[in-house]
Order: sequence, then C-alpha cells, then structure tokens
Amino acid sequence: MLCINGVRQRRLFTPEGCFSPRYDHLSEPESAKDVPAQIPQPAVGRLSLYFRELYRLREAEITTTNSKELGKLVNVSPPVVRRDLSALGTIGQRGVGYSVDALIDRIGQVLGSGQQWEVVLVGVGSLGDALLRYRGFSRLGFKLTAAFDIDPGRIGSTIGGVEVLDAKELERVLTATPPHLAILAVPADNAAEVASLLVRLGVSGILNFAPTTLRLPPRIAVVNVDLASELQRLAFAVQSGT
Ligand SMILES: NC(=O)c1ccc[n+]([C@@H]2O[C@H](COP(=O)([O-])OP(=O)(O)OC[C@H]3O[C@@H](n4cnc5c(N)ncnc54)[C@H](O)[C@@H]3O)[C@@H](O)[C@H]2O)c1
Repeated sequence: MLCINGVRQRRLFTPEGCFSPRYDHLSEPESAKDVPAQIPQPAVGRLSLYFRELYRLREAEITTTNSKELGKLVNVSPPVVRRDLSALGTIGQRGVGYSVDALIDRIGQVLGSGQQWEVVLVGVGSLGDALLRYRGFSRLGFKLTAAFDIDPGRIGSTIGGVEVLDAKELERVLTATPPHLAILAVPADNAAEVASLLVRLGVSGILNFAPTTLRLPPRIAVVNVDLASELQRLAFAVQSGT
C-alpha cells in the first residue's frame, strides 16, 4: 500500500479517498483541462496497472484491447475495467474495444504521465543506487535530473547516467533548476531536515522511503513507501486467509 500522508488544503487525495489530479505547481498543461475532477483512490491504483499492461501490449505491437483482456491482465472483472475507463470519458467503441495508444494517452494524461516530471534523488545508499539504475521511470514521464549524498565515497560517481553530487550543492542546483518532485532515500534521522530543505527549494511532492512521518506544509504532496509494512500486510493476509 502506498500510504498517502495527510495534506489538508490542496490534496492529492480528498477525504473521501478520491484522487484530485494536481497541476497547481506548474503552468497548467493543455492536457490538464480535460482531466476528471475526482477519481476514487482504488481506481487510481488500477489505472496505473492498466497503464503498465497497456505498455506491454504496445511493445508486443497489439493495437486494440477490450475490458475482458485488460481485466484478465490486472485481475479485475470486465465491468470494473469498463467503469474505471468510462470515468475518463468515451474512449472505447462497442464491438471494437479500446485503442491501446488512445488508452495510454488518456490514462497518462489523467495520472500526470503525459508530461515530463523532473525528479531529484536525495540519499544514494543501497536503495538510492537501485532507484538510479531503474529504467522504468522515464517511460512514465519521470526524469531523474540529479542525485545527492553526503558520503564522499559516493559523491562524484555516476549511477544510471546520473552524477551523484555533494548534498551541500542541493541549494545551488535546485535554485537554478527547481525540480517538481523528490525521492527521499536517506536514513530516518535525517529525513525531516532534508525534506524541509527540499520544500524550501521549491519541491512540490516527495516520495518518502524513510520510515518516518514527515511534517510538511499542507500544499506538499507526500507518498510514503514502506516495504516492511507491505510484508506485514502480506503476512496478515496469508495468516488470516484473506
Ligand atoms: N520504504 C522501503 O520499503 C525501504 C526499503 C529499504 C530502505 N528504506 C529506507 O530508505 C532509506 C535508505 O535506505 P538504504 O538502505 O539505501 O540506506 P543506506 O544507509 O544504504 O543509504 C542512505 C544514504 O543516505 C545518505 N545520506 C545520509 N544523510 C544524508 C543527507 N542529509 N543528504 C544526502 N544524503 C544523505 C547516506 O550517505 C547514504 O548513502 C532509509 O531510511 C531506509 O530505512 C526503505
């Protein structure tokens, strides 16, 4: 589960658990004009899964799909697929199904992948190193532009094509080219301080891997990723047979 940290005013998710696509920190892209106001949070998770599978279909040179096929790929029923996709507007054709390209465009538009997001990484330990090497971000519109660490053994190295800079350079680099998002992969004890600095330097959203709760202004979107909690949920599911 991605745990959404509380944000009181401009929310990524509303109190009802609905996703409100946000473009408030950017000049509004053309695509944002046609984005549904709210989407239930579970549907957002499914849209992301459809998106991933649609990419696979496109790579396999498959040009159309339907709710049955898509549902099978992400393990949900065809009516759920149809409901999720109809919330995005009319994109399917009876008897023909959905154009893979059109669906990728539309879901990408709604989830914000139809635009380029600049992302910085802070903390290039074992986790940060793996994230820098991961090739899956770019196709979703996320560009890792810079990485920072305090360890002299890491500074100056290039990982996944990104040079690791001294964290002392954060202010200078981010002031020159403010990123939209940041990934925080520092130890928990240092996370709050780094997060506050990132916010002061203009970052609007933080993907937080540090096992700590960040207290940030309500306008900042925070998504906490906690694999240990996920394992705990899995163990619970196995134990309780759910
Ligand atoms: N969410 C998850 O599922 C998950 C999984 C693994 C690790 N973690 C967490 O992610 C974080 C990173 O884990 P790791 O295994 O890579 O740890 P690590 O110790 O290997 O790496 C942490 C890195 O952060 C750097 N660092 C420390 N303070 C910094 C600062 N102020 N500015 C910039 N860099 C700084 C360190 O030099 C080090 O390179 C930890 O908080 C860990 O608990 C989360």
